[in-house]
Amino acid sequence: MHISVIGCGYLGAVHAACLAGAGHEVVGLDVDARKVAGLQAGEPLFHEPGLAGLLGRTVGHGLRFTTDPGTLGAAEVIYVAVGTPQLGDGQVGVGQVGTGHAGNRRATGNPAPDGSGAQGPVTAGRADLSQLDAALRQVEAHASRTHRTLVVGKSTVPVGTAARVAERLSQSDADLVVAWEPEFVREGHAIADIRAPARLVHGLPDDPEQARFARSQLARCHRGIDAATPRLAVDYATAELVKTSANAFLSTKISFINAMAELCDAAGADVTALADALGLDPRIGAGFLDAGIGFGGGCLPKDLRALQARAGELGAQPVAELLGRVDALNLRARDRATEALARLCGGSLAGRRVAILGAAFKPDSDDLRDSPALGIADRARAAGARVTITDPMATGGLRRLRADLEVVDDTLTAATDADVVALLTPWPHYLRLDPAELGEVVAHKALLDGRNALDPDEWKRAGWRYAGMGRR
Ligand SMILES: NC(=O)C1=CN([C@@H]2O[C@H](COP(=O)(O)OP(=O)(O)OC[C@H]3O[C@@H](n4cnc5c(N)ncnc54)[C@H](O)[C@@H]3O)[C@@H](O)[C@H]2O)C=CC1
Ligand SMILES: O=C(O)[C@H]1O[C@H](OP(=O)(O)OP(=O)(O)OC[C@H]2O[C@@H](n3ccc(=O)[nH]c3=O)[C@H](O)[C@@H]2O)[C@H](O)[C@@H](O)[C@@H]1O
Repeated sequence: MHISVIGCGYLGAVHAACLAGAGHEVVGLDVDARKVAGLQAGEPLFHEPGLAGLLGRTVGHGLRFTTDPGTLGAAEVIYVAVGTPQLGDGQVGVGQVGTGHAGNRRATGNPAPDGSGAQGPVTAGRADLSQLDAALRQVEAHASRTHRTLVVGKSTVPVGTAARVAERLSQSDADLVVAWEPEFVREGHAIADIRAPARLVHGLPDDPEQARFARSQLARCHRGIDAATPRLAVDYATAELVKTSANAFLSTKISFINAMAELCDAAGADVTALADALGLDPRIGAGFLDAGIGFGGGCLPKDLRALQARAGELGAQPVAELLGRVDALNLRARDRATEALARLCGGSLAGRRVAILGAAFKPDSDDLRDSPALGIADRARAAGARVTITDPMATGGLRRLRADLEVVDDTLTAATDADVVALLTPWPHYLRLDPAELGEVVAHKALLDGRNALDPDEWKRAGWRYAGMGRR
């Protein structure tokens, strides 16, 4: 099957490689020529375990990457996996991809930036759909004029977007059918998650004939996936909401356990034991109950804020408030960690040296987007500390993005003369640190275990002052 994937970032590149691995003829399209050259050379510009090997086996054998949108004409299916980051102030949201619908514009009372006089939303937190808009322009210009093409949205979008995309593409002179297939992969596990998903959710058109076409094309795309995988056929809006509510639920679970960690700190209890006990109740489940410095990355925070904004636009204010509390609790974990650092330094971070181990938002990733570790680094610096930071995988990106930070290559250099060491991303490498060896180079043996990942007794026995997050 001939498939194009528009947008070859963390999601699209892995998706394209997995489709090619399953035997399809795949073209990955991106506007970033450096990214395309790296992928075509089998050397992705980001770290995802197994991706380089998979590219080595598939590039030139069914897979290629390009910046040429003219390649879209050959595709039977076009996946759209472009970014949908959080809008900055003063930009537009959902209305960007539409055909003039005023629905969400009424919500804010701000003028539309297209000069149309319509009312447009101008609030941070919404999804920025400008990449999606550009991708749709490419589809409109280059999709086949001789055969019908299925356009499948993979990007995470505010509810209502898919219907607008379908309405817009129905006005094209190409024969285009739209489906939305939200993606649930985790960075660091992307290949396994794509090959063996827990479920496939297909947002299909209302028109039965178009829906049949979409289902049969999607079934062909997924020929490598276990036939027993649950496949849920729903309408566009439900599919969009399954994705954003899944991420919101995971975020809520993390913020809940971090709220309990704060209570544990106040009451002298231990949140790790509490989470173990909660997790044994099958109705609760053990996943996503690791308390610490909270969630970050390119998805959970921005998806939570986009859903909050959308709930507000749709008039569901209590829902927006709930999601806002989850976000606030998440950011509060960063504040609490910074306060813990200050306590370990005797009450103030002014003039203190802080060594941060881990910059990526989680292990097995070099993704720095909305990283809690960087949030804490910035808070500590604002409180007067001198911060040195290291990470096994993310130092290259960190130096490029944050020239203001003191970035070093290894743990011992970071920790030399430190008044306090903070473990903020639980890379396996850090979990094996020797407290005695680290104790030789620091100025003071004080440790913040921001992910509750170390054995407190081992560190205390080696003479360290240990603080976790909600942990005795
Ligand atoms: N990162 C992940 O693991 C997951 C991401 N998602 C969603 O997938 C979408 C993509 O996420 P990421 O891959 O993390 O973003 P990303 O920012 O890493 O990748 C987006 C890519 O799209 C490219 N692009 C932008 N406009 C384009 C255009 N007009 N034509 C061709 N390429 C274009 C960019 O250059 C970039 O390489 C987002 O909506 C995200 O929420 C969903 C599940 C998992
Ligand atoms: O939409 C997305 O892009 C993806 O977002 C998350 O995946 P990901 O961002 O790769 O990372 P997670 O493993 O979910 O971790 C997110 C953040 O939560 C933190 N976390 C996770 C679990 C936990 O118990 N506690 C906790 O603080 C992690 O350290 C990390 O900062 C979801 O897990 C995926 O299902 C989803 O597809």
